[in-house]
Amino acid sequence: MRLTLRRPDDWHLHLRDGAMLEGVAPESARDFARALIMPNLVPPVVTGAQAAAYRERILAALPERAAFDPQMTLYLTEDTDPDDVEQAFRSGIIRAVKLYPAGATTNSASGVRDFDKVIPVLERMAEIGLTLCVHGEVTTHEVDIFDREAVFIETVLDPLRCRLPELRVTMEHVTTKDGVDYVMGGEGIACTITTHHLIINRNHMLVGGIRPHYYCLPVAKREEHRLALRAAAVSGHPRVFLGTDSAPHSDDAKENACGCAGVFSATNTMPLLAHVFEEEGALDRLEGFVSLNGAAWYGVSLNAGELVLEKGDATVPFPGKIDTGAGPVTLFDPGFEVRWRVV
Ligand SMILES: NC(=O)N[C@@H](CC(=O)O)C(=O)O
Ligand SMILES: [Zn+2]
Ligand SMILES: [Zn+2]
Repeated sequence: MRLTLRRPDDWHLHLRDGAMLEGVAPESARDFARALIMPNLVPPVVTGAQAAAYRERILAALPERAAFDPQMTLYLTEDTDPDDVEQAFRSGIIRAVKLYPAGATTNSASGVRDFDKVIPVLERMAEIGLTLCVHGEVTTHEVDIFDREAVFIETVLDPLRCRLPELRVTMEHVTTKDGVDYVMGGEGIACTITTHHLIINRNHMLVGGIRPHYYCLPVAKREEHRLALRAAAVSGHPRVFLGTDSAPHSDDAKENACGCAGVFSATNTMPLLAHVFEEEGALDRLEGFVSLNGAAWYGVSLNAGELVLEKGDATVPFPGKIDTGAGPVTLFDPGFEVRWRVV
């Protein structure tokens, strides 16, 4: 069986920097035409000039003749200057601004503690039509980690959107039924869904031993949530699309008494999505999810090239890890045999 799609986009990707960037950038460039590049480097990408310089480092890390167009983001801090943001947007350097609640996830220490402090930037963004991408989890100690997304929607996101109804928001890597319901029932808001959250629930991570390579944030939830994400992904809803959140960490940082959050899925995402959409009887909706909906939301043209997926009789072998100058990185293991491959 063959499936021909417009070349897809990954609307949420971590490429890191230095030796890790060199190791992982070709993995995304192989299948994807564009990706929205997350700014949570250490130190983070906070100014337009830094985003432009980071983009050059990404381009330099790509294989020759790779056609891959990194869409840059800025990391929102309490000191972000609205004029710098506007200029970066108007000059085409950035596609979005990313909000990390301080302490919510990997490299989020410079994120936002007091939301009132970023209102002037958000007002400017609403005015000029620049999208805010959100890591949607509260960081309050009292709130259980499995509830942090739902509580964020109720106590932070919804009030913020009532205050700034014109602000375009992308809820990144939604992991709950609450998240997809909120997005699909609203206006002016979109969401990305990762590959791994369509495949694993919290049991995969915790039953029979703790599996650090399934640990990511927001953490995988109950099965009912995974099913709601699947239903949303295959629904054809125009404001629901792929953001892999492929987030490489070296194995020694993952297999650690305090392991880092992040799943690396750039290499095998497209075959896995074909598998999932086939299981859901929705192969005809895959192109919308990976190639059309995100481009429409961000107002960019559709990619010109094609990606061909083929399903054979034999199991397709994927590497267990990829080697990078920053150490080996374990590839997401879906836990089932895959027969789809990119031709
Ligand atoms: N998703 C993750 O678990 N980790 C991401 C950060 C993020 O997207 O929250 C990372 O940068 O490693
Ligand atoms: Zn995140
Ligand atoms: Zn991420």
